Amino acid sequence: MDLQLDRICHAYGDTEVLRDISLEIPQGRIICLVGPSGCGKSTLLRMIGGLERPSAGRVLQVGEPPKDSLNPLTYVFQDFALLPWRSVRGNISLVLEDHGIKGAAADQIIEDVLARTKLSDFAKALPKQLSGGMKQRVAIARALAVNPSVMLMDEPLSALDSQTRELLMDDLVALWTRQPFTAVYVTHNLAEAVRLGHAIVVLSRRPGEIREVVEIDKPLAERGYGDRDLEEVQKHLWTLMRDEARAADEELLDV
Ligand SMILES: Nc1ncnc2c1ncn2[C@@H]1O[C@H](COP(=O)(O)OP(=O)(O)OP(=O)(O)O)[C@@H](O)[C@H]1O
Repeated sequence: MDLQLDRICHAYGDTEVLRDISLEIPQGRIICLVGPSGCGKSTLLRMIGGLERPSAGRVLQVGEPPKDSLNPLTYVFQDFALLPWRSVRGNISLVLEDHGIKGAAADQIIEDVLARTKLSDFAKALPKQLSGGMKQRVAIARALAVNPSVMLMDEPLSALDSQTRELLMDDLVALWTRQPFTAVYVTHNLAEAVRLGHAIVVLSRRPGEIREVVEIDKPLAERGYGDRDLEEVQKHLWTLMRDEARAADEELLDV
């Protein structure tokens, strides 16, 4: 299933947040959203996920979600959102229980997503026993368990230290390479965007408008830490964003 954003505009009261956003989100691609603080990235993600309705414009689903998809649009949050009293397995089984999937059918899905996220040995652990990076892997496993058409990822790595972020980026690339998934990935971190994005959508400061969509052809598996080509793209992104980021920053200080 592809998604199409068709001229989305949004305002909260008198505050115009998003202006005329049209975008294609093709199946099997990771689309990163970057832009200055407060430009409307998370708002746009909520519109895509159907949690909020835009003031104008539409989010179109083109084609069918996978037949066994329990939740076509599934979020992965920055703060992991795990239940502390449930084990890794229990956190994943919860979303299946919500859909009445139990027993052998649930076990099969859980084993699969634990293996895909390299968590098989940690099924019985409680969240408090896990590092931040491991917790986020559990959250990703839980999202994969519902076989989403599109994962909506709101700064999923930003609560993690830089080394853990690197490791998780490698994990996400390996996960995508084995079995491509579709994601809209909001981040402040341009290094993350160039490492994971097939396309990077640069928004202006509020009201967020698309300034440029930067496509990166290099396969994800060939992108590494310190890659020269990616550094060039990152520089270009920063050039696009620098003045707007400064203006947005100063605007926030005035509030
Ligand atoms: N429910 C709401 N009611 C009123 N204003 C809101 C609401 N949600 C967001 N806003 C405002 O809309 C603007 C965009 O917010 P949003 O969180 O989407 O931006 P963002 O680009 O994700 O920001 P950041 O990069 O800082 O996370 C901000 O000015 C915010 O204060």
